[in-house]
Amino acid sequence: MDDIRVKICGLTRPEDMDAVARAGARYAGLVFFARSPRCVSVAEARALALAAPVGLAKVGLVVDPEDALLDEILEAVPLDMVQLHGRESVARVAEIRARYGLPVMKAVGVASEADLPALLEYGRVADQLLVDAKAPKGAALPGGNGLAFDWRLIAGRRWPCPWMLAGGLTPETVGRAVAMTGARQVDVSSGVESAPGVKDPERIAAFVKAALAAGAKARCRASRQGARRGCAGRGFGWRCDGLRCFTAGDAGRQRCGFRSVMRQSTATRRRSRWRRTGCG
Ligand SMILES: O=C(O)c1ccccc1N[C@@H]1O[C@H](COP(=O)(O)O)[C@@H](O)[C@H]1O
Repeated sequence: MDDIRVKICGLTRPEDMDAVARAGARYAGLVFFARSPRCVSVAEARALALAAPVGLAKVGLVVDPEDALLDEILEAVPLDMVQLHGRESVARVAEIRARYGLPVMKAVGVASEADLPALLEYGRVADQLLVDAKAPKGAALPGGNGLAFDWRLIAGRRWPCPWMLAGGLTPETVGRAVAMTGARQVDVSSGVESAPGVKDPERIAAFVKAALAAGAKARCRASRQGARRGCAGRGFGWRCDGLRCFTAGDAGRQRCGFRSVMRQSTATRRRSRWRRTGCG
């Protein structure tokens, strides 16, 4: 199981990119949506993307984009992923993915059980899902509203592709959100700002630190469960070879197979190793 991956969305200034890289986030989001206080022009986005260090994936957030807008953005800005945050249909998601050859993350708003089937449908065509709070009726923005949803709705659920948890996360709440949902990736925008559209480097650092700590705790808990079983194990959405744990979404679309069952003596040795590391 890898470290938890953090996406900080809505960067507007070069110092934001520095703060995100310094904190150890894995994704930096650039918003191309005129109504957003975090909107950047194509030229600004290009400068920001070129300043990103290797290993920090640049994600372009668009809302119901026409091809012309995507053409303009992708010709100028070296993005690693496109985030679709509007009402794009399943077919449109597949079309954009095929046309541009970039990984596509589809945001799906969740407010109740009724919203969950869409995650399965989009999960069959997208490279990643962004499980976000559904924007209230009449909201100016389809996301980035600082609103959380009831995390119990998705506790223990898994979809056909890797996914990211979003919606109203903050440095103070991300640990609980990870523990409750089992998310291995988290995304935040307004929760790390000092004012709408103004990122706060200290909150960014605090958010990444809290997310990584929660991820490490979850990893230890899962590994201990596997070791306690005395053999390699597998549950809904996870498997453990007694040493490391994997969720179904890890390593891109790779599906983890069930490894051979360990002999009891090996399991016992590994159990004591977990105790020695004192994790959890
Ligand atoms: O951030 C925005 O301005 C935005 C605009 C339009 C669509 C989505 C937007 N943001 C995305 O929403 C999630 C959740 O935001 P928040 O943490 O609740 O403020 C954010 O991570 C962005 O991916």
